[in-house]
Amino acid sequence: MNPQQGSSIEGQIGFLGAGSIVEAMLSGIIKKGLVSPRQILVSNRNNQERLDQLARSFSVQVTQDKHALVQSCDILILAIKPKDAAEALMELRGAVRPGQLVISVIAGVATSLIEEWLGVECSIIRTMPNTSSAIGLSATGVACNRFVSEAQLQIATQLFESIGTVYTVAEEELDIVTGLSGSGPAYIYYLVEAMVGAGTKAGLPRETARQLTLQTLLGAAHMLLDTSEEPALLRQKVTSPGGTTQAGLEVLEAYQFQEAVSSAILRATERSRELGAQYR
Ligand SMILES: NC(=O)C1=CN([C@@H]2O[C@H](COP(=O)(O)OP(=O)(O)OC[C@H]3O[C@@H](n4cnc5c(N)ncnc54)[C@H](O)[C@@H]3O)[C@@H](O)[C@H]2O)C=CC1
Ligand SMILES: O=C(O)[C@@H]1CCC=N1
Repeated sequence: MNPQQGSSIEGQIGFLGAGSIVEAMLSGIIKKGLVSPRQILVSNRNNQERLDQLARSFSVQVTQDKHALVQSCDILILAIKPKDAAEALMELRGAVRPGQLVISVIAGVATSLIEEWLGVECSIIRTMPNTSSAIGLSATGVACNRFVSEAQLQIATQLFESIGTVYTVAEEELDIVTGLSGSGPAYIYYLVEAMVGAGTKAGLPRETARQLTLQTLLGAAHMLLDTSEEPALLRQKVTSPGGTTQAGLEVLEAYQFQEAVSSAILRATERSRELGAQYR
């Protein structure tokens, strides 16, 4: 394994799980050329058709043999649902070697629990990317257990930097990262659905409403990033006294928009904690 910044990552990477987040990650990692498809082996519960589809799309290796996957890889990425984690990892009890690096993207499940299920003291980095990994724009939180070396953290950082930005946080904070940026794309898509729907209902052709909404979203994101101005200030600049924006914002306020968004993120954070406790 080569931890040098900017260089490619050496060694084999095994993905346990072949769902939507793995597809997003594969697409980002391979596009960036950080890892060659030949270095990647993917497994799932028992869906060969899905594995064949990933092999065709990304030229990665696939296998139904989970023990072979664990044996052959230097980095094992756990990408199964929280409800499947106990059974899947206990099946692999004793298979993980102490020198291997385990990276988990499983929501809510603590590194201490993963260690307990795998039955070995090993380096585990718990992470929370999001599906924008597919286009290199994930916001990923990472937290390490006590065995992770500086070099291993560097490798994981390099891996996730190839699909977006990376923030190292305390493990307890990962549930918040999950509620905020792990689930976050879905909140934005929900907003977009509502905006396009409203534009269409008001009389615009659907495609025009869609294009206007997406460009507005893109422009607002760039304004926030490029000007570094506070969102409240940028909002004020749009809002002419007695104008259209004020009228629109008053309706959002009447529906307690900010409270709704805040409660959603706090509930998702709580759900992440519940998932960790529920399936232990
Ligand atoms: N979808 C998302 O936006 C994100 C998901 N995550 C986390 O990633 C994990 C996977 O999520 P998705 O990809 O959305 O789920 P998914 O349902 O699309 O995929 C789950 C995969 O796990 C496999 N699996 C189940 N049991 C298995 C076993 N015993 N051995 C091997 N593979 C097994 C399934 O066959 C499937 O390929 C979850 O823990 C989720 O919390 C993390 C960040 C974002
Ligand atoms: O909904 C979920 O549980 C996963 C974790 C963050 C995004 N998707």
